[in-house]
Amino acid sequence: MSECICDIERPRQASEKVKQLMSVEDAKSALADMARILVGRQQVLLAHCQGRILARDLYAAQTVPPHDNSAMDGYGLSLEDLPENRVLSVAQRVPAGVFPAAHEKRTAVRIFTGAPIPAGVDTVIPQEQVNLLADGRIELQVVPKLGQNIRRAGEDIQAGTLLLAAGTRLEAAEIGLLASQGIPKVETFVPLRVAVVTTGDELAKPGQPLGPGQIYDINSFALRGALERLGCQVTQIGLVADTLSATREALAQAAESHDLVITTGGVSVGDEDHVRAAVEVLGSLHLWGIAIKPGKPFAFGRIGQTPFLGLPGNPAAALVTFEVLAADFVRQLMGGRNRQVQPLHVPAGFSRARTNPRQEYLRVVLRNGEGSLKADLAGSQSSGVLSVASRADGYLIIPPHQPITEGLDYGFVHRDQFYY
Ligand SMILES: Nc1nc2c(c(=O)[nH]1)N[C@H]1C(S)=C(S)[C@@H](COP(=O)(O)OP(=O)(O)OC[C@H]3O[C@@H](n4cnc5c(N)ncnc54)[C@H](O)[C@@H]3O)O[C@H]1N2
Ligand code: MOO
Repeated sequence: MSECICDIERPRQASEKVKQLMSVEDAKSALADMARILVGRQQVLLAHCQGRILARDLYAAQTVPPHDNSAMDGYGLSLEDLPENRVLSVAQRVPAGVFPAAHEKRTAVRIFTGAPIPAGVDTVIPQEQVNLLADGRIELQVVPKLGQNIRRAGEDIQAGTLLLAAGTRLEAAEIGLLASQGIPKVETFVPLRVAVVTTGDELAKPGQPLGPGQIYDINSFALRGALERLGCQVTQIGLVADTLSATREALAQAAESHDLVITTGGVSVGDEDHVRAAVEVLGSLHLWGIAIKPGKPFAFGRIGQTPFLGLPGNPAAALVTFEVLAADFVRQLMGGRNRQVQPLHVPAGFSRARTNPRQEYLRVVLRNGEGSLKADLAGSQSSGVLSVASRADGYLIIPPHQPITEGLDYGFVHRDQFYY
């Protein structure tokens, strides 16, 4: 569980090795080049479409709001008819959900939030700015501004315009937009079936006692959470023994019944690491070894025709590589967009002279410092330490060979950016 510090202790040897590693940007483009939609389409009820990806462009059939309506509970009037003394009689009452009669000149209309504006009314005054007189008339405390508190027809959505584009992930606001159109169902992509295959003789399942030298399987659960957040349907397969035959068998089976196979562990250079060898026998390995810290042994290929992603075993490395490299790829396989997550401008809150030949994704917390946000280290950056990743707000992205100077902006990505 120690941090991968080999390139710090032996810089010359490490940088020779790093030359063979692919840059994070090249790895992202290689994955994007391979990405194809692998799933079918299906109609889903609005009540069940949270997290689904829209399968076709949707144009608005309805104008929203369909009519001018009041933004306040109050009184509607025609401003040019307002007498000097600002006193008006109230001619009609218009609650939401009725069609009002035309407005009578030199009167007011009692009106409520959301109610249609009667023809001839051009201004609404909130009831708090009105005195109710004993004879039932109203007296305006102030002269309102022309047009105030009227929400115009179509100010939200114009019929015929693009409501949502294919590839959009449906969440609260998007589902609300669909509902505004009165649509009961929507065409979405079928969730991607993902097998998460966990290798490692040292791993135990939750609910079982730990044997000597064992630890609990973290990654298949953490990755299940991440994949489900992206809208995938996940099967956990494992725990697979650290042998070539067991690994081959598990991968072959997983690839047959899933759209994507993701492994964790067993992808590095040790005698007990069989994932790469198994993939080479069953299909092809397209890339292995990325200049990313943590997560150097990330691998990508195919098992038969099924895409395969190999994530490192160290839990923080598995999570970082999933988010930075895999999430966009996974989203594209199920019809979503390549979001190409853009870093935000948040200066570092600390300095560090030490550099690294790999691009680092430092787990950081945001702090409000001197009027602007700063990013501080969340704790140990060991790729085995997950508690720090859990506490972190996101990653500070340090390019290869760069020292860190407090106050400089290297780029910060919030963890949520990978999932929307
Ligand atoms: N000689 C070298 N050794 C290592 C290198 C290297 O370049 N040369 N790279 C190191 C780096 S960096 C990483 S990252 C790890 C990745 O190794 P693997 O992907 O093969 O993963 P394992 O060796 O199987 O496990 C590493 C670590 O993670 C724990 N682990 C594995 N699976 C899980 C799980 N599902 N839940 C919780 N923890 C898990 C495992 O017990 C190990 O501690 O390799 C370095 N070694
Ligand atoms: O321990 Mo490693 O740093 O995840 O590539």
